[in-house]
Amino acid sequence: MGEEIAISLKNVSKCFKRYNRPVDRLKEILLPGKSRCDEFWALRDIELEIPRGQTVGIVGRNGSGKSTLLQIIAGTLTPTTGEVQVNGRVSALLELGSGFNPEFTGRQNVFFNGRILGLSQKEIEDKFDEIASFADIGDFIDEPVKTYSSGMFVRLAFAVAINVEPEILIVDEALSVGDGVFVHRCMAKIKEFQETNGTILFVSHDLGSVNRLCSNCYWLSNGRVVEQGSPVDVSKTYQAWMYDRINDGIRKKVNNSQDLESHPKTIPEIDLNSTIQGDKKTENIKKNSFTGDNFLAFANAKRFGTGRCEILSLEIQDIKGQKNGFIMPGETLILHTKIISHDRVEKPIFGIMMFDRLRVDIAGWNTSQYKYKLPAFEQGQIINVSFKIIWPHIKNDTYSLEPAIADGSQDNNEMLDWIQSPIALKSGVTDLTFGMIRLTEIQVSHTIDTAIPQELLKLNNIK
Ligand SMILES: Nc1ncnc2c1ncn2[C@@H]1O[C@H](COP(=O)(O)OP(=O)(O)OP(=O)(O)O)[C@@H](O)[C@H]1O
Repeated sequence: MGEEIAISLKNVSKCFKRYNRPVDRLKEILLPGKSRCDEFWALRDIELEIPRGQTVGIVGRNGSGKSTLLQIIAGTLTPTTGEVQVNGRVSALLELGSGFNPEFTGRQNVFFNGRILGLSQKEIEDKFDEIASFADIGDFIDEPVKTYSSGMFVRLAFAVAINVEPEILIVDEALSVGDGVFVHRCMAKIKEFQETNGTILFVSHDLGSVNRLCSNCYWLSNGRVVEQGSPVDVSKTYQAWMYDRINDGIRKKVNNSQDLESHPKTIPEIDLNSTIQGDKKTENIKKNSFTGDNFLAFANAKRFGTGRCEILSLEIQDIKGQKNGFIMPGETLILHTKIISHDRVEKPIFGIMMFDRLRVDIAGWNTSQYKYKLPAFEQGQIINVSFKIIWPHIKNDTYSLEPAIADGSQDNNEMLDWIQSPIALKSGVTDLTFGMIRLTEIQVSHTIDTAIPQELLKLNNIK
């Protein structure tokens, strides 16, 4: 394996034995020869190569095999088949508690873990204060860890993991139990680690964090890698897939009461050239899952939903009605959308999500959220929905706007059509902006104390 490759997995699979009753396990030991278990393949044929210095995200639903994969890389599980090579000291923040002995105190566990990770007693002693101060759990450091809350546990576990000079850091979902302040401190540490060319494997259900942190991303489903690539691309496909799963559930429910296929598939004649921005002249024509026909517009864009409605256009106009792809903070923006309904839609909700270039969601707004009740759509109708917004004082960059139409309530809805990144908007800048947004309404004041308390004077040696 080349020096620059930190982790390499070739054809790795993991099979767990599952026993229906605990006694079956015992019988199998006592009476060898007959298998009394079911085999369950948690991982299948995993090929993975991570160059040193990369931060790689792993996404996937519960039970898709993420933790099994991380444990194999961390060396706490052995694969059933395949080859694993890890080049560098691994420090893993896996699921809560792993690696800690519950009967030991926090202090004892720091030493215990440090030794396991290859540090000498002296090295751990030198680092102990830093670890304890990062964990910030006060006197609990000398209590058995079985008395810790999950938050305290993860504080100590992360403090150890990041301070033992790892070359490869594995972070599982565990961080999510930390409080906001702690998670921010962890993220700052992770960034520092990235700057020192550390390699990170990061598992999270939060696609925004994966996009922000990672340079590459793997999506696991049923123990297999189903997609690998830039986090932005993988998260788009993953999001579409998740909605498809939700919609599948809805379809099944609907199918119990009526047959979707029997719905009429009339698509009225419309003039697509007047306002439509979607490119319909494409070789790569996609089918609408509801009508089975070609999408009328945006055929090139990734989209998902049941297809009972289709978004035909999204047009950005300035206050003078001019089409515009550039906007200055504070300017008024009108977003016109045209939707065609292929079916009756009882409770339509239309909304737009705004993402930055890393596909971190910046803002989202929809009709239901702002108490705007759209009437039920009838089959064959063309519906125009417009939002008029004031563009925020946000750092100058390019933002994508993604329109979506759903049927139902805010919490429980069927996604009918969501188009990913059909339109990008360049935002200019009016003044200095630190961070993501610039505050517009701000008042500054100050006073000067003339009488300074004696204690303060003494403390600061002021005569
Ligand atoms: N020791 C085990 N014995 C039997 N089955 C196991 C064992 N460990 C994990 N599994 C099974 O393997 C599959 C993958 O589990 P894993 O914990 O890796 O998934 P995951 O993607 O990390 O899930 P989550 O997001 O819920 O943490 C699951 O179906 C799980 O039930």
